[in-house]
Order: sequence, then C-alpha cells, then structure tokens
Amino acid sequence: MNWKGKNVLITGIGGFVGPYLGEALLEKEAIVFGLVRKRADGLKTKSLEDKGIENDVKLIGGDLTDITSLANALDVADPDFIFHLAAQSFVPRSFENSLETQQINCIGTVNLLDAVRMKDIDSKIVFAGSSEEYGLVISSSNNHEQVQKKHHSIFPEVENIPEVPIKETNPLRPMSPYAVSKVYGDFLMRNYYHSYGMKNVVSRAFNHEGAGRGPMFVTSVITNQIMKLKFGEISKINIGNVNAFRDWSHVKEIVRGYMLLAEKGKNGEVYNQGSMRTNSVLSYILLSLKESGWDIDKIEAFNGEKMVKEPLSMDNSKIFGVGFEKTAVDQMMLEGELEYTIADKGIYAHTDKGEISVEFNPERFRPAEVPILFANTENIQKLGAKIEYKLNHIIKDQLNYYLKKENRVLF
Ligand SMILES: C[C@H]1O[C@H](OP(=O)(O)OP(=O)(O)OC[C@H]2O[C@@H](n3cnc4c(=O)[nH]c(N)nc43)[C@H](O)[C@@H]2O)[C@@H](O)[C@@H](O)C1=O
Repeated sequence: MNWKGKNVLITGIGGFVGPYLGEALLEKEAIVFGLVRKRADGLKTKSLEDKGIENDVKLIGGDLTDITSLANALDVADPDFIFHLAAQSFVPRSFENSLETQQINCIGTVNLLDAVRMKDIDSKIVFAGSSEEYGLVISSSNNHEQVQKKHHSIFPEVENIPEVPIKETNPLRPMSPYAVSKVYGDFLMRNYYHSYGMKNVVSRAFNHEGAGRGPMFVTSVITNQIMKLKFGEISKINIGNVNAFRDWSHVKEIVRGYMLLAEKGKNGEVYNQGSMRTNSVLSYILLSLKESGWDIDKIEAFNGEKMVKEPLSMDNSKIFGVGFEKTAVDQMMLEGELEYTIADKGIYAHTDKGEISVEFNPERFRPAEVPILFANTENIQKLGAKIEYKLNHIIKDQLNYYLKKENRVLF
C-alpha cells in the first residue's frame, strides 16, 4: 500500500512502540498525528526525542478517558488509519491499581470507538490486543497433576491438552486485570465491526522488546542490571519468576506487523503477532550474560541441589519450526526434567570471570502468573509477515541501550 499522504493517528505515540511506529510511517511519507496526554510542560516526550521525530509528528493533547478530547483529535487528524496503542500496559501495576487500568484500557477504548462512530469517520482501526489475553495456557511443562488441580480451580472448563504454539482460536483465560482489560477491547472491536460495520482489526502481539523498552519490563530489568554488573555498579542480579516462558519479538517486527494489518488485515479478525519461539526468563538472563562477554560453565541452585551443564547449547532448532531457539535449560524445563522451580532462592552462574549470583526476590513475583506464551503466527504470515530478528539481536539492542550510563536506572 502507498502510505504517502495518508493521515494516521496513533494513540500512545509517546510510549515504547509509538515512536517506532511513527518513525516507520514517516519513512513511508504518511502524515502522522499522535495523541499525548496534556501536561503542564507541554506535549513533547522523551521517547519521541530519542528517535529524533518530535518535530515530524503532529502531537495532539488529549486523554482517552475524555471523549471530547478524542472527538477533537479526530477533527484535527481526519485519520485514514488509527493505531490504538495507548494503554496502561504493565501487568503488576494492574494488580495494584486495577481501576486505573480499566479506566484507561476499557473506558478509553470504548470512548475512542464511540467518538469514531458518532463522527462517522471512515477510518480503519488497528487495536493493540495482547497475548496476555490467552493467560493460562496449557503446555507439557505445566501439565502435571498438582498444577492441573490449580488450573481447574481457576478455570474449571480447562482441558489438560497442550495448547502451544497458541492459535487465535485458543480459549482466552486472562490472569491479570490488565489481561481482562485487553479481552474487553478485543471483543469490543469485533462487536463494533459486526454491529456497525466499523472497520477494525485486532493484533494480539506477544511480548516485544528493543532499545527504549520501559525499565520495569523483564527484558529491561535483566539487560539494565547486566550492564550495571559489567560496570561494577551492582554485584548481583535481582529478579522474580525465572520459570516463565515468553515469546519475545523485536519491536520493529511488531511495528511492521501493525502496518501489514492496517493494509491487509481482514476487518473483524484477530491476528497473533510473535516470533514462534519461546524462552524462559532464566534463559534471557543467561543469553544476555553471554552476549555481554561472560562464558557460562554451569548454573547451580543456591541450595546446591541441581546442576545444569552446558546451559547455552542451541540445538533442537527443528523441534518447533520457524526460528525456534532454546537453551538446554529451556529444553529441560519444558520437558519437566528440571523441577518447575530449579531453586527457591536463587542461582549461581559459574563463568570464566567468576561466579554471578542471581537472587529471586519475592516482591517481584505476581499474585497470578502466565506460565508460557508461544505464538502460532501462521495467519499473519499468510499476509506476508516474516520473522527476521533472532533473540540475540533483541538482547544486543537492549544491552547497547544500557551501555549509556544515563539510560541505566534503578530497577
Ligand atoms: C504481551 C505483554 O507483554 C508484557 O507483559 P509481561 O509478559 O507481563 O511482561 P514482563 O516483561 O513484565 O514480564 C515477563 C515475565 O517475566 C517475569 N519476571 C520475572 N522477574 C521479573 C521482574 O523483575 N520484572 C518483571 N516485569 N517481570 C519479571 C514475569 O513474572 C513474567 O512472567 C507487557 O508488554 C504487556 O503489556 C503485554 O501485553
């Protein structure tokens, strides 16, 4: 599609993904408008300045919870396309402040749809749904008796049949207020399409990362701390649940997917976006250490009970198909060879440059957890999406970002 001269409105342009999307659309000569919250010191945001596009996008002050400001934004932008990215997106915060999350993510989304409907604007909306909507997904790694019992107590209808890689047709079993809010938006989009013919497509993106990712998300927590470790600013790594598996993509790939969905996504449809890989948080730590120059010999639980040899071997690449990378640690965890928690308090990584301590901090654990996310992306691949970035590209980008001292933060 020719984006040249197309009016595009991005809600949440000042977040993590917004500037990447803005940049990609500007390269295609689209006219980019961005909704940002009004502040006393103006509309400019650091993430847009970091990308150097703060003067090229047209910022509109507004708030998703204020429908009048959305009507105004639509008047100003007269959009051909709307990318609705704005949200409270940090899962732990949604547990602490559920109402805020529902106000921004649910009320904000219905406000946007109603403003478009009442103004009778003919634009196509791409909605940022989330893989978090799938929530409690069954895989062989969490399909043993004790865990099955717990699954049934949360979702009695669950059948203990492995569901990975996850298709769009998988049941939605949200595990956090954030996830519930995204299910709301997802269903509302489809309802407005079927009720009013309002053009829209839902993207269910799995985790996406890169330089500038919010410091509270786990990949930033890891790479930030590893750079601090390298520069002697801290002496150990502090982390939460290392046994969760996530499907991590590069943010640039997800942005390409958003644009593809705007162009070719079927109205009223839902598309997964992801890498078709799954790795544990522990592996993200080990791979990041490796990328930063530490050679890991073995890892060992604080209590000394379990030992893992060659944690970084990258075989088994054919098991799950496209671009699958996993470490021996992932392999053992997925096959249940390593206990669900290989350690209760932490692990030591024995490296060529000495021992690194990785401490599990109970405050970083969540009241409810999504055990594994692993995307089946066949549907968006049929539209032309390709997976090019490897996990180590993503890690490198994040480590490079934290090479700069001013980017290293307390987290
Ligand atoms: C697709 C989806 O992606 C993101 O949601 P998320 O998966 O919750 O992302 P995260 O990076 O906060 O956590 C990933 C995993 O890592 C575990 N974990 C361990 N230790 C720490 C830790 O210290 N901090 C954090 N944040 N997580 C930790 C944590 O328990 C979880 O299992 C959002 O963009 C969301 O908006 C979205 O839509």
